[in-house]
Amino acid sequence: MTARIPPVLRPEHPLARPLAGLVTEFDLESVGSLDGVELTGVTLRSTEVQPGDLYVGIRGVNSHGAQYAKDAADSGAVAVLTDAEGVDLASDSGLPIVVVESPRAALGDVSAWVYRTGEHPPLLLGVTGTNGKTSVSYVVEAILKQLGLVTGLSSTAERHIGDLTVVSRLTTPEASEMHALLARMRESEVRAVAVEVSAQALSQNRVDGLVFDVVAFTNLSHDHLDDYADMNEYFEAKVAFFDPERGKRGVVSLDSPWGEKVVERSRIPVTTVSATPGVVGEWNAEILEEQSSFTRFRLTGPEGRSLETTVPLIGWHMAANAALAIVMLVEAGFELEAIGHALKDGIDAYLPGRTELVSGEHSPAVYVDFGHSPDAFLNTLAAVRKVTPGRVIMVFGADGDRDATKRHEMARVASEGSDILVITDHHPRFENPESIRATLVEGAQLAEHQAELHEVSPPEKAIRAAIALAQEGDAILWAGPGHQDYRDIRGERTPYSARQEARDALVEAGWESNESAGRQADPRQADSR
Ligand SMILES: CC(=O)N[C@H]1[C@@H](OP(=O)(O)OP(=O)(O)OC[C@H]2O[C@@H](n3ccc(=O)[nH]c3=O)[C@H](O)[C@@H]2O)O[C@H](CO)[C@@H](O)[C@@H]1O[C@H](C)C(=O)N[C@@H](C)C(=O)N[C@H](CCC(=O)O)C(=O)O
Ligand SMILES: Nc1ncnc2c1ncn2[C@@H]1O[C@H](COP(=O)(O)OP(=O)(O)OP(=O)(O)O)[C@@H](O)[C@H]1O
Repeated sequence: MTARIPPVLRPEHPLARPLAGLVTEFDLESVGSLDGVELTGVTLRSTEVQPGDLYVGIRGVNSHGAQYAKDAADSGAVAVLTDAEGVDLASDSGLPIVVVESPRAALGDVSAWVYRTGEHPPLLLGVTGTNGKTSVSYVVEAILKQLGLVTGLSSTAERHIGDLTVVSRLTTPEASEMHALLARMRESEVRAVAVEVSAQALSQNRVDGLVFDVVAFTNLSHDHLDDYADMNEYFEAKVAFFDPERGKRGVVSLDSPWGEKVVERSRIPVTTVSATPGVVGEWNAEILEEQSSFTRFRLTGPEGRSLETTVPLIGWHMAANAALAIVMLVEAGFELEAIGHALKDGIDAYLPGRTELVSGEHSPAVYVDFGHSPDAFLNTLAAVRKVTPGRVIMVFGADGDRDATKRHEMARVASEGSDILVITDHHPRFENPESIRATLVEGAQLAEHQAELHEVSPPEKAIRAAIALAQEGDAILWAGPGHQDYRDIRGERTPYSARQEARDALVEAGWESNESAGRQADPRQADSR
């Protein structure tokens, strides 16, 4: 069985706009008659065309999208937008063709025009950085809800439109999908939207056609060096977010050394926030209490204004994420006092698969996490250690066909921070899982502190091995799968939930009953229609 690819959310009642209007508005060249052609949507995937769509043919890594224009026409596309190279390729579609220099660069503005998302946009809050984007965007959304607004969210894990939840594909959707999502949100009277913005999104024009009210930066550390030549190139992709074309005001975390560089390079006004002792920002977060189900912190800003609240997650980094989220809302115009009042009983956020505790009261604690970089491991292991009286057992595997240069460091950090390390598989994709594990074992052996090392494949056996080794008071951190509901094995998305697997394993080992494991099940299920 293959897991379903989640849908793209579009407006349910799209308004038609004339193709001729688009051509005039953007002063574009075209081939073929534009008369009477009405557009109701935009897509760059022929497989997802809906009647009335403008099909955008871009040159991709594998092929030129224009070669699928005929398929798009057969599915109801009414026009094609492509580059000079695509004109010939798309000619067999029989559709009018609009020609631009770079269809990818045009996609944001064109989609904004078709979906009219520039007219009365919601409050837009965007966050980028290596780690913490999903967490910050969920916390922003949670606080906005606690302030009484109808909200939207676009994150790696899920997209939310008010109370509707669907699982995500990419972290940041393609621009056509982003504008369709915003148009759908408008139908639901969404007033404020939190958006997670990946480096790839900034490099690939996915947030074009949007000007965020507030943009934020969490941190930068080793990741994605398969897409970027080095850390500087990766940084350049991220810092492009701090530009007047993309955002009005910025909030920068100083928790990684890259934060100062963002401040130096920003072309918009920014404020800073720090949760690192000894690093002083305009806003500073101080951890007051760390428990297995929450972290309490105080945030102090200019003129000594402060608020104290809790975030229902472990670790200083989650307090740092929550502090950043609060400062984003202050920069968006909300009064700190009003936020403090709304958060007097704590931030009411549920983050699927982010150090999510999936065990009950009487078993070893089992956390399922989405961390897949050395820095994420470092922080999450430290957080688990702080709230664990016994031993820390770590289970993880590395992504196949993704940045292989981080594998040694991930395993080294994992060994340094745990007492028992179970190396297993994650998404092998087209790589040999055995050789990924061998690299991880090598990395673990480079650690100064050598955890007791086990290599167990596949992951369902690994989590059971970890649970068999665990005693009361111990904690297991299963890093990597997070919220995901599949494993990618040779390009096939096999249905798989690490959270469910861990709950089942706890029941089988006698630590939990079916009833108690059921109580721990995902409190808010995503609809993956
Ligand atoms: C490496 C990369 O970024 N690839 C993206 C790219 O694919 P591509 O260039 O290979 O496309 P292609 O296969 O050559 O096809 C060219 C065009 O023809 C279209 N096509 C192709 C075949 C067909 O039958 N019909 C059709 O219309 C394709 O939709 C595309 O528009 O264009 C596609 C369409 O827009 C994207 O979906 C795809 O993202 C892939 C799925 C991906 O995995 N991207 C990752 C790297 C990514 O973006 N990750 C970030 C960050 C995650 C994080 O922070 O950890 C994210 O934001 O998710
Ligand atoms: N501020 C932070 N600093 C360091 N590590 C963090 C921070 N916030 C979260 N993490 C770690 O990174 C993991 C992923 O968190 P989150 O999903 O919020 O980040 P992300 O930026 O969205 O990641 P991705 O881009 O892979 O989706 C967490 O589970 C935790 O291990």
